[in-house]
Amino acid sequence: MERIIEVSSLEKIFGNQRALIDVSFNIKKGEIFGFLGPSGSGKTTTIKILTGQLDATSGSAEVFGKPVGKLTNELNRKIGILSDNSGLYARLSVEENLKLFCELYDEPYSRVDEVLEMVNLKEEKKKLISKLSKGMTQRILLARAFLHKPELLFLDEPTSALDPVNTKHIYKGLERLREAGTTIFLTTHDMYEADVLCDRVAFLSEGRIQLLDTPRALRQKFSEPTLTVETTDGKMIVISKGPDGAETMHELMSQNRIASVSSNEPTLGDIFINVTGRKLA
Ligand SMILES: Nc1ncnc2c1ncn2[C@@H]1O[C@H](COP(=O)(O)OP(=O)(O)OP(=O)(O)O)[C@@H](O)[C@H]1O
Repeated sequence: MERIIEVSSLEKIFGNQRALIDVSFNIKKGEIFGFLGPSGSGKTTTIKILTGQLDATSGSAEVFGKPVGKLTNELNRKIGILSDNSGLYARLSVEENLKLFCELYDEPYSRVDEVLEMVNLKEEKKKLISKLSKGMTQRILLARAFLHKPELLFLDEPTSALDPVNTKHIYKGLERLREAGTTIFLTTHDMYEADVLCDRVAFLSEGRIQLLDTPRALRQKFSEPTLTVETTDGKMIVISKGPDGAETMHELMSQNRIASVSSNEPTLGDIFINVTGRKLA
């Protein structure tokens, strides 16, 4: 499958601090790739290098098969970026701001309503940017990032300022972009978000990738070889998945004593702490 991003032995040093150390990964067309790590682990630095805003100290980073920094205008147009530096005109309305971007990217004005629907902000179309809440501004920035239907979208913590309802809207919007074949590079602290959205995730800690795989493979790899059974009299029994456990299960079932069974599968958050010894947030 076509590789959209290819990163090899990337290193970034700021003064005497190594922000990225030997970072390597690739992202295939149509993937949602999650870059997960606590504050200061190097997520934004990676996005900045991949979008040509920052030079790497060493290593290589290619986007659409070309070294970053050497992308043609045509390739740059295929990229959308959501980051925390706003660039919206505060004294213009939501609609006026997005229309300016339609003009810049040669998209019809009808695209404004389409993207506002995706971020659940159609009602706010006439509001001035200066009157929007932080979460609304975040959603407008997201709408702007995919207004020109980019093939590759960089999202730096897209839901960090959002409530659960609007977070869900964004997830739906991102699913639609995935269905349309958009490749998405997403950074987050939120393990649930990574689990529901991402095809593969990389765990970043102190500038290094510690693990990289599908959420499912990671959960399986770190899952306990046990089940927990709650009995009808309220006891919790931990049972091995082997032949001994089968015997215990058979006994409990024949006595009709099982109230519930749960697999002791870790969350991505548990795995992250296990591997890095650090919490995410
Ligand atoms: N321009 C800079 N000059 C010096 N150090 C920097 C610069 N930008 C980032 N750093 C340092 O590099 C490390 C990685 O920072 P980065 O912003 O990539 O982390 P992050 O994972 O995106 O964190 P957050 O989740 O808080 O945004 C941090 O220790 C940070 O202090």
